[in-house]
Amino acid sequence: MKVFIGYVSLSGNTEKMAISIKNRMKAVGCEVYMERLDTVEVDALKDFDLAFIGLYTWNLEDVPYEANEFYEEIDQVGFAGVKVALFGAGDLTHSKPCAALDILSDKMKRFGFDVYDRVLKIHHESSTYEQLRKCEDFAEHALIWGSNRKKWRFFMWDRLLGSPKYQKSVFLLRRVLDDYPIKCKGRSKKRRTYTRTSEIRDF
Ligand SMILES: Cc1cc2nc3c(=O)[nH]c(=O)nc-3n(C[C@H](O)[C@H](O)[C@H](O)COP(=O)(O)O)c2cc1C
Repeated sequence: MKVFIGYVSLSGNTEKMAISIKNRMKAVGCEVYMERLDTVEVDALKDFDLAFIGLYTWNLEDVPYEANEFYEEIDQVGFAGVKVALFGAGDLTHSKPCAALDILSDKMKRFGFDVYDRVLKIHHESSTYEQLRKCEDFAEHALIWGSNRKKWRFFMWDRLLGSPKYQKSVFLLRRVLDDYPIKCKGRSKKRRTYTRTSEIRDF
């Protein structure tokens, strides 16, 4: 399963959420690519089985300025079936908490993206155990949704990957079964080439 995580964060809360999601996705054997959203072209999301997009909110009416270009690029057709899950930090006491996520979600849905109906909004600080657990839980459920995997199958892989004895073979077997290429192929020259996060090779 090839997962992309794109995010923007000013004071680091959304970034911590992104890292927590990344760690969880890697722990269950996904191939994970993480980038700041200001360097990402929307079209690149088509190369992934599931994309997590994270935004902070500083303005009720707008997405963060670093995500402007990404947001503006959502103006083409052909995103049908591209699966996206949204998360971000904000002020949950606000009249419209984490409004940027709702704005992005609306536009993505209009242009055919398949947006996970659960959006993860965390109140400011995202480094407590409980908050990080929420991120991991969200990531797991989004993955089950995105991969159309049965829950029991997901947990079976998870248990096996948790066992040092089987970790490497289960990881490789899953790659073969899922038939995912090790490297990102067929990208145009114009686009960035995504490198795998280094930890993924740590076997
Ligand atoms: C000037 C300012 C304006 C903000 N406006 C909003 C807002 O409109 N809605 C909201 O939910 N949170 C708002 N917040 C709270 C931030 O979204 C929150 O601090 C969040 O954790 C920032 O995420 P980051 O650490 O990833 O940058 C605002 C914070 C500041 C400092």
